Amino acid sequence: MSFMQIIDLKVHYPIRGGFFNSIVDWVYAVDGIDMEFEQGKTYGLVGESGCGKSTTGKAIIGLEKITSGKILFEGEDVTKERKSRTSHFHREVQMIFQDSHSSLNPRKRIADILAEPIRNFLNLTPREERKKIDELLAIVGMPGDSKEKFPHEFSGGQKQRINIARALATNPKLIIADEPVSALDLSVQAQVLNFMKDVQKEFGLTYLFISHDLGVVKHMCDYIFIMYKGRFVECGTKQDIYQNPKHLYTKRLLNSIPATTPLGREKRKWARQEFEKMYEKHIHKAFDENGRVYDLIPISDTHYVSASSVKEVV
Ligand SMILES: Nc1ncnc2c1ncn2[C@@H]1O[C@H](COP(=O)(O)OP(=O)(O)OP(=O)(O)O)[C@@H](O)[C@H]1O
Repeated sequence: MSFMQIIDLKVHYPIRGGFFNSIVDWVYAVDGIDMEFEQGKTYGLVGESGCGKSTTGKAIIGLEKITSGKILFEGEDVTKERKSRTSHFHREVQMIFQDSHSSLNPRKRIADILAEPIRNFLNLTPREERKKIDELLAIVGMPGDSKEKFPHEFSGGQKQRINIARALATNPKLIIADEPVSALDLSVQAQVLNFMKDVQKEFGLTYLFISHDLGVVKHMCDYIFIMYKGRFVECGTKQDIYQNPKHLYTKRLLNSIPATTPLGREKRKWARQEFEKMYEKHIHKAFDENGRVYDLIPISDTHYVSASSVKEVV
């Protein structure tokens, strides 16, 4: 049973220009996506830079204005309510970002950073609040004396743990994690990812894991949305996506995972050849009003993109 649904979400940004600074065009950053979330699962949102992943996360949490669409949480329409920092929705849905450093106020001690969501959402006495802060630090594996320190006294991995502690303070159902480890060293990435999995098990959390890295997503996610130019071109379980990808764009993304072993390099070569064959098979010819021919590739039952834009990224 899903506890949250995203229905036909669109975020279009106006591009202004000209003498009167009027709207000259639109960026269709998110252009009609649907999602459902079940408790305890990890959902991956993958695609290349600029495809609309961060905008999706920020729109869900209320940091971006949405153009149209609905967000339902436990059956209630929270599309308007989600913008209020103190709403029930905000208690239940938290977000962590790639840049662990700038999301922590450098002038505040860790105790004050963690106290903020507690004061916003939980009605605790000062003694209960101190206990809660100690518990949160213990959950994320940070020493108790961390609370007296400032963010700059910690490493990148530790700062991301503190961000996770802050997100956990309100006992949320869903955490949206936007590239949570991409700014960290590889060895630290693995520690933080495994730690996120442990926390998930302990609290029955759901994650929406935003990443451009299909290797990381494979490690973390049960269900994956592949995004291209503001739309989902393919969605499926981890097995569907990694063992039986259907869409050309998914194949191309999988193909771009770095091949570090000779066997990996062979597989990659094979995948590239398969991609070329699929590409030729799926091409559609279209003509414009001047009779010029365009090659188009289907990205869904009703939408096409120009073949040259896909070939560019192969
Ligand atoms: N405030 C804005 N005004 C206009 N265009 C924007 C704005 N914010 C984002 N965009 C555009 O919307 C598109 C989607 O951006 P978004 O940041 O969501 O992509 P992304 O997939 O998260 O990329 P990255 O992985 O590089 O962060 C991009 O073309 C971006 O330039």
